[in-house]
Amino acid sequence: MAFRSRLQNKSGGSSIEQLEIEMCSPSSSPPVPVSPVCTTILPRKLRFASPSRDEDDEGTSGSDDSPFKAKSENSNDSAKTPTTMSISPPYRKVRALRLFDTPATPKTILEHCGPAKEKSSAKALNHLSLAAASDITKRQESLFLKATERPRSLPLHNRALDNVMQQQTANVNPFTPDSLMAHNKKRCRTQIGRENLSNRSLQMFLNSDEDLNNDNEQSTEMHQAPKRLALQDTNISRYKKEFVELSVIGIGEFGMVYQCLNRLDGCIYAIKKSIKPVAGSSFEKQALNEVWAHAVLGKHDNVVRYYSAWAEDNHMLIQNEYCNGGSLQSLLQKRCLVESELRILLLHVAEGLRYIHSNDLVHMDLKSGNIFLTKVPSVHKTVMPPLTKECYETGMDGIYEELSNSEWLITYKIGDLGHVTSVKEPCVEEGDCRYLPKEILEDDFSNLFKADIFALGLTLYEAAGGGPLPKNGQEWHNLRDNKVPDIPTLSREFNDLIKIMTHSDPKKRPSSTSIFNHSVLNSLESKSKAQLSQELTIEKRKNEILLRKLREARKTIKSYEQNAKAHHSHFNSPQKFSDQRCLRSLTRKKHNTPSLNGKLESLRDRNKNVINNFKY
Ligand SMILES: Nc1ncnc2c1ncn2[C@@H]1O[C@H](COP(=O)(O)OP(=O)(O)OP(=O)(O)O)[C@@H](O)[C@H]1O
Ligand SMILES: [Mg+2]
Repeated sequence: MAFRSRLQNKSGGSSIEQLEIEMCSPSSSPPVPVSPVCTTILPRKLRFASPSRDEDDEGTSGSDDSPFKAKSENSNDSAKTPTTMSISPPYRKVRALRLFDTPATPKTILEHCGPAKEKSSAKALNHLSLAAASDITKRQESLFLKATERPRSLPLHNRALDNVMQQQTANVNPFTPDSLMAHNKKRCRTQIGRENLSNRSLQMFLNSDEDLNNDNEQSTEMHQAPKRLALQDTNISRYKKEFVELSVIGIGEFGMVYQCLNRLDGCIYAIKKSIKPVAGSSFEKQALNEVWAHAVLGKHDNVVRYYSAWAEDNHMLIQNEYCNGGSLQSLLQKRCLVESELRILLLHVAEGLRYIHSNDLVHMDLKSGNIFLTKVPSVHKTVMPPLTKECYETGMDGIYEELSNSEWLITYKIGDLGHVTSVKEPCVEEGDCRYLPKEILEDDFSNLFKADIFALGLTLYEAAGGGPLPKNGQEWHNLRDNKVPDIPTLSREFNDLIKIMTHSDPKKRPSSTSIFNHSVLNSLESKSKAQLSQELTIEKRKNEILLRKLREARKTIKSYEQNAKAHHSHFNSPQKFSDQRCLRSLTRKKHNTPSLNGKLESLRDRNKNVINNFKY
């Protein structure tokens, strides 16, 4: 759509069809009175789309190469035979099309996108049918190849026709449920062929699919995925335009991660930029893989959320949710987790894994470096008044601090989806060997779900204090041969859970669903979310009441103290002694003074109790 919108911007909002008509008219045609829109476009057409200009650009004059000729042929592709078409090899057009910013290019593109094609392509897009768009591309491609003397295969980054149809081309994400279903159906179809259509129920299943009703060759082609859209084809400078870079928050094997502020929405994001240019390299597929996985999986609380991705200078950039707590690995460098924290970690990561696995996908690189934390202040913290001088004077700053610290809600999220693969068609890129089970290193991919469970087991072991994990050696083998040492600070049941999760036999390991039945998680899991949030609300209310009481008590103490001071100064004033009324009141006050002190004492005691209540 980039080219289209460029035209629309220049035209100040006129319709694309109008522009096409203007731009596609032969340069020799007399200038006609046109709207200001057309006048801005016509000079481009007259200057750059003339055959002479093409000649200059290409360094050849071959009339067969005339873009006008090609245009007239292509615009009537359904009516005319290809005999009058250019017989030049495709590379000329490839070059012409790749010069996206040269004035000749728009014309060339428009030639291939005549009104008829535009209409049909738009229709395809309106119906959100990638397959249809791909079909159009294919038909154009075959037409183009017919017109050439020697058809050549176009390399991935020099695909003139794909560029021509760039507006209508998009990658097919292999991880979406639709793609997985299509894959299944394809398999079913093949099986039916082999089984000689004997399975009636399967036939009925296929017949129920309207797309597969039409059993002709065309429909088969329609379902073939288009070629992968290369990163180079989507280079858009965007990082500097849309974001303010705040800091570098991490460096991994594959990418540098920056904390960035979006200029428009004012929110902070983590933008991961590939360290090396990936377009056209062997890492391109891996980079795209991460985007595909994020796009499908970024909608769960325990998976890092994905916002967008694009290519710039042949680098891949992925805009993700910024996790303000950093990675679990960086937390573990400071301290290990206690059992109550480990339970939360297990609960969250297992939830994330259950979600990933429910999509028939596996992470394949689960580790502390790829688990991120978000710390969100609960509602309470916002209600808490800021610490005043008084708080420090009265020694209550500690309590406030404690309360505010306990108000952070931590969520663990699975990130770095660069190794995600489908269990149905696994393409395993081995992750970090410290967390991989033996069977994966032996190329046994029959139980990929359980490889993630193994990695989670070792992550828990590391987080509990068993780390750093070995990369090789006897210790490495022990962790994979059912000899995981007990962590002394953990309960028996937690140690047992780690052992079963890291069992050498993948079948013995729990699944991301059955793990919730384990007693370690059972107590947490047996309570519904509603129940837990209700309990949380009750506890928050209790805290609120106690806080209010604490504040009231402080106020009362203060007012008594002020009264006491006033009385004291009154008592010491020599003037008052001369006054009879004063003497009378003094006698009364003298009587009251001990009881006032007593009251102050008892208030202090009560205050202490409130403070103790807070602590426990
Ligand atoms: N969403 C995020 N929020 C906060 N920090 C992040 C985020 N994503 C990544 N980081 C930081 O950047 C580091 C590297 O990120 P990431 O793991 O995605 O890169 P990588 O190159 O794929 O790493 P590797 O392949 O070595 O695991 C992380 O360890 C973390 O410190
Ligand atoms: Mg990582």
